[in-house]
Amino acid sequence: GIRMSLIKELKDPDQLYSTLKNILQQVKVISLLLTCFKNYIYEIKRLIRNMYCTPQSHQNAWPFMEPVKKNEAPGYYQVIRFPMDLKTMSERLKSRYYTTRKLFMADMQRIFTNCREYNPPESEYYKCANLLEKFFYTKIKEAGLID
Ligand SMILES: COc1cccc2onc(N)c12
Repeated sequence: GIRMSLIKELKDPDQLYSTLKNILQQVKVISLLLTCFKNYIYEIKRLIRNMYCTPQSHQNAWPFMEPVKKNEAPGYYQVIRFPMDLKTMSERLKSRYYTTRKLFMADMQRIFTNCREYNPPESEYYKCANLLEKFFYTKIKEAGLID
């Protein structure tokens, strides 16, 4: 029926691979754009702060592109049991680890839930996670990979 035609069951491993590769690449682009925008806003705020010469706070980072570094997040690896990031996902994709869409979605979802677990709701990272998650599910639906 309509539902089955909506959910394109991707039987062919290569088709799944290229679909997932495409989605992961687009999520990475949005993640970078989000961070560029965040950095842009950060620079504007920094310039304003410097006008009032208050010291700037912490270094900005690409929140989801690479594993969280210990020095960026005190106690992160005590709190977060299963860290995940987009670079690790690219390595897993390349090694053909993602043989089903569920494996892929579980890792991507982990990035967002880890971020929301560790960071306060009003933090930049938390907000980025929500934005990126919305974008991700839009892409998954467009690809007919919905559950
Ligand atoms: C650079 O990313 C971070 C830096 C510091 C804390 C973090 O929580 N979740 C993150 N992605 C994160």
